[in-house]
Amino acid sequence: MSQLSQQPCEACRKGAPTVSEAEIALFKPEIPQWKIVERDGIMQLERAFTFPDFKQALAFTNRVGEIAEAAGHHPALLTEWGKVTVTWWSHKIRGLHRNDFILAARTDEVAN
Ligand SMILES: C[C@H](O)[C@H](O)[C@H]1CNC2=NC(N)=NC(=O)C2=N1
Repeated sequence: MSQLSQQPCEACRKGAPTVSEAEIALFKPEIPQWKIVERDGIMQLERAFTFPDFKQALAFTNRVGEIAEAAGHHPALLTEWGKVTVTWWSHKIRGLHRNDFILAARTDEVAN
């Protein structure tokens, strides 16, 4: 399979299936620093990134915003001094879609 981050995001539509266990087993090794959490019954991908200060945390936040806008798929972002917590899930299907794994991989690429 070509690198996860290079995979195309598909338009996430209501009723689309959440990722299967087999897909999770395929995708998750490409984003090893991310954890799968469940909140209010919704499976989510989450990773905390650390930075030397708030300015660099905010710059990263904006880079993630750019990739989200480009994909039409958006994370939850908690930006603090020296830390940004990024959480991906698909609101329409109240769970994890292939897009969320793709965008987590793209998030790693902009965390220089
Ligand atoms: C209308 C708009 O394209 C949709 O609401 C998009 C926006 N970004 C989104 N982002 C995420 N994470 N899940 C969605 O279901 C979603 N839907």
